[in-house]
Amino acid sequence: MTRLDRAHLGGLAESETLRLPARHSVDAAVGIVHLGIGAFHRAHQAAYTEDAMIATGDFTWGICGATQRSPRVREDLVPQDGLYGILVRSPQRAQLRVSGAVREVLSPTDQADLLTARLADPAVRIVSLTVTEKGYRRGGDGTLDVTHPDVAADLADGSAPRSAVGRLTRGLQGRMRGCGAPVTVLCCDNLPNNGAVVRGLVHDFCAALPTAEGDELAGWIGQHVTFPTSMVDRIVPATTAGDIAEAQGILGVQDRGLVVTEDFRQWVIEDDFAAGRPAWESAGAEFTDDVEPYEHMKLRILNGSHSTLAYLGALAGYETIAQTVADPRLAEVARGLIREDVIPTLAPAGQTDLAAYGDQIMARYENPGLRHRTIQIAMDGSQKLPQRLLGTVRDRLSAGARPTWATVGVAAWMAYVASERAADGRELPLDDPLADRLQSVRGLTDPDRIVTDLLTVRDVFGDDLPENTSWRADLVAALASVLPSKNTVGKARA
Ligand SMILES: NC(=O)c1ccc[n+]([C@@H]2O[C@H](COP(=O)([O-])OP(=O)(O)OC[C@H]3O[C@@H](n4cnc5c(N)ncnc54)[C@H](O)[C@@H]3O)[C@@H](O)[C@H]2O)c1
Ligand SMILES: O=P(O)(O)OC[C@@H](O)[C@@H](O)[C@H](O)[C@H](O)CO
Repeated sequence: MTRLDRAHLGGLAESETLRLPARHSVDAAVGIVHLGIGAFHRAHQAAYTEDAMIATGDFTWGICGATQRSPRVREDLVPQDGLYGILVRSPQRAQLRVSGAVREVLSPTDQADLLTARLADPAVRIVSLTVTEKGYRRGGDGTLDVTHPDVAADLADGSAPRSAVGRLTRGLQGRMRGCGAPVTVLCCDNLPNNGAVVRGLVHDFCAALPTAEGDELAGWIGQHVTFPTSMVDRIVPATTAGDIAEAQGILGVQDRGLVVTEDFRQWVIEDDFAAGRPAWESAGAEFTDDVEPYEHMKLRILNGSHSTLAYLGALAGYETIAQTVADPRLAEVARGLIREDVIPTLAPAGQTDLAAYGDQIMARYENPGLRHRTIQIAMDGSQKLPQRLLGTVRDRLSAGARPTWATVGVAAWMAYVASERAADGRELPLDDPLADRLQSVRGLTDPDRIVTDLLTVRDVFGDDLPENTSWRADLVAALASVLPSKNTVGKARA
């Protein structure tokens, strides 16, 4: 099968449905290393970066993407000279844009030296990350889990790091010993205060090194590395074979690096860069001194409702979020959560009209072209619940309110964890780093027992929520209403 590559670009013509990369972006010099080159980075930061390079004519911000666990993205993109399509599906139409921003792809499991060299290259001025919530290897208290085998191995031997924080920190160490030039670490994962979180984890790594080595590295990082926080938003479901076939119809060649997304995108970034940055504002990114209100807004309104819909939808047998919000009872849960529980907890985020922002998100979910699978979003719930739903629960309880809808969201996660099958009999996979711990409730149908057991997972619920007896009672009642065996909310398709 003929693949997309530079040789084929010349034979393609731009049209209403096809946009090609600017001549210069495919020759851009590498200025950014990205750890975790998954679908989201390719559809979001890489697109902003290419637009900024084109707008300013500064083609020194090409991207070197590093895979993390599997070499698949390298195998997909290297034969394509780093080119890949971004298939933007709005409710009205689909448009394919071929991106040239990714100039190099490394697979650090077998190219550790090349990644180390890139991270030490003075031309590289930004190291960005999207390694998923669990990829940071945080323990229950939020600090680096230095007992995790990958982290422990990276602390013992820096030559071929295996963990994301190990790769980053050992890379900074190589830079300190080499060019010594300043650099910015930019986290683009869905974590609150993500810049400070990554800075803290890097410092935890340094603190676990032998004292002299760790102190020297931490001191250098303190002076030469910044960790701005950023809020990122663009819905990017996993690409399917059907998507690749559709893009092939437009391109005439196969694109195994294809990503699919919506036309909405947002990026709010703290302007704290140690060694310059692309003019991302020319591509629509917003810079601000205080990203936190935007992060809370996005994580609680979008991600909180997304996870709630994912669990309720999967339990009811819906495959996608678009199908889930087409069920008026489930859409009402998401709307209630946004309006009645989340918005009262939020501080103003610039000029954003929070109610309109929530309505816009509900409209984005309805986009039938996105086909975002409920079980993809349901994955790793133990890592997502605290920032997506439990912050809302805590803030409402502190205000003396009853977080009815957010409690349904938490109950929906519990029902998903406990249920081996959806209402229509389809299997519900439990894909979670705490799966071994969560297994104990698998197959249970008694809401009280499930709540009792899952509330003991302190990494998720802390010490405060399990002690709150009235919230616990509401949670048991909510769980009784969403369990597939007993449900009233999730029974929409029965
Ligand atoms: N997809 C979206 O809609 C979206 C939107 C906003 C933000 N994000 C953020 O981007 C992240 C990645 O999303 P994606 O769509 O690119 O997913 P993806 O599955 O396409 O890519 C995930 C990346 O994370 C790496 N990774 C996974 N587990 C890891 C681990 N344990 N240690 C180190 N690396 C690990 C993978 O190797 C891969 O490079 C999300 O978790 C989220 O924080 C995604
Ligand atoms: O990518 P995850 O697994 O962290 O979360 C799944 C979705 O909720 C998330 O990716 C949203 O699509 C995204 O945050 C929208 O900007």
